[in-house]
Amino acid sequence: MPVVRMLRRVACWMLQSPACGCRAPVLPSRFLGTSPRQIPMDANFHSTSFLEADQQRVLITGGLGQLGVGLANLLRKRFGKDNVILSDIRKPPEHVFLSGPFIYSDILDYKNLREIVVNNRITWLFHYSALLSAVGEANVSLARAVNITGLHNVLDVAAEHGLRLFVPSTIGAFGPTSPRNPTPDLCIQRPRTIYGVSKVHAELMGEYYYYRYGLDFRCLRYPGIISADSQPGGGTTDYAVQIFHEAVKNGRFECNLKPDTRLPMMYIDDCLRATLEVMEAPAESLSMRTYNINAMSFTPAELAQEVLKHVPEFQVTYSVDPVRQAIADSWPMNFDDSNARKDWGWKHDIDLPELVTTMLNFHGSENRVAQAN
Ligand SMILES: NC(=O)c1ccc[n+]([C@@H]2O[C@H](COP(=O)([O-])OP(=O)(O)OC[C@H]3O[C@@H](n4cnc5c(N)ncnc54)[C@H](O)[C@@H]3O)[C@@H](O)[C@H]2O)c1
Ligand SMILES: C[C@@H](O)[C@H](N)C(=O)O
Repeated sequence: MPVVRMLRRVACWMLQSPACGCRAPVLPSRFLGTSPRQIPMDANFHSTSFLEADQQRVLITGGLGQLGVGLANLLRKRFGKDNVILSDIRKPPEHVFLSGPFIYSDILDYKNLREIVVNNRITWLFHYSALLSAVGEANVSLARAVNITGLHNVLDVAAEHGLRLFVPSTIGAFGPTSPRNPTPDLCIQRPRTIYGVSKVHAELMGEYYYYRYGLDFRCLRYPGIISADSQPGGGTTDYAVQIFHEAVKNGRFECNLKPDTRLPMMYIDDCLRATLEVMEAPAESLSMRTYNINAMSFTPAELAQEVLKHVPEFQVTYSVDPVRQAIADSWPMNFDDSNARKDWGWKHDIDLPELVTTMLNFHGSENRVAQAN
């Protein structure tokens, strides 16, 4: 086919595709390269059998942070302990090391990543490595490397070996010019943190690889995640985890955001369940490849008020961190996750009252709860 005619046809296909809709790659496969680094794609990719489909072999990058160990626990229940490999560049604590396979993996080392995927016959990859919003601002060049170069490595390995790839995005992928209350899936995204910029980049690159190479890329924009048995890694929403530790330990908490700063939040169990659900959703149910998910929205004052119901002597003071406050003021206040609910049946379980009782109970505050009742 003459080149001009071929290009015209390609352009037509691209224009036909809805901006958000992505039920099938836009380009017919004969126009596509096999993979971005021109390494032949894993021969099994197109023939992954249904027998294998239920027996996934999973790799989690950046797995020793706030979310990775919980995700490994959930996936090991689903796929078996030995089929889920946690990886990170840090040394795992003993209980994590003993709980299932752990491997060193620096996502900046492309060859090492490829070796792990090949040697372990990985089929699904959950890419959790990142520098979060506040630590990212404190170390922009490292955040740029980990969040952007690392993502490129992961995308290439996933495309080459026919993996299903999950990359989390965040409320931080929006900025001050986005509609903030509520924030829909598709709107202006001009974040002003390196974290946010890298996450918009991840969303766009993942979707590009989906269209261009047929990569099965799936992405959820998480709200601030609240967990009881793991510490946050240096984000803007960290206060909503720390407040529970401090309420139980000291009966008081110094909050680094203003009392009326409203942000979307979610309990970790809901977040991890959503992650597994979107990964297991039939491809034809996904009208998009990047979805908002949400559970609740609250301010520090509202959260403190709810804690106070259980810990009557609890005191909160405010000492605002200007960096975190500026970030929070540019982020969504409420998140519109109606597409996730419509397309693949997303539904959160935990609202603010259950969140607070769950967190306080975990931190051994049964005494205080009993006193308050
Ligand atoms: N926790 C939240 O509230 C939240 C909200 C939205 C999105 N997310 C996203 O979910 C993912 C997991 O978040 P988290 O809270 O567990 O993050 P975290 O900061 O707690 O953990 C990130 C992990 O990445 C690892 N890491 C850093 N550099 C690495 C490298 N070069 N190679 C391999 N690993 C490296 C770190 O050692 C760390 O264990 C991130 O992508 C984050 O952006 C988290
Ligand atoms: C919201 C999320 O991406 C992370 N907890 C942060 O605050 O940076």
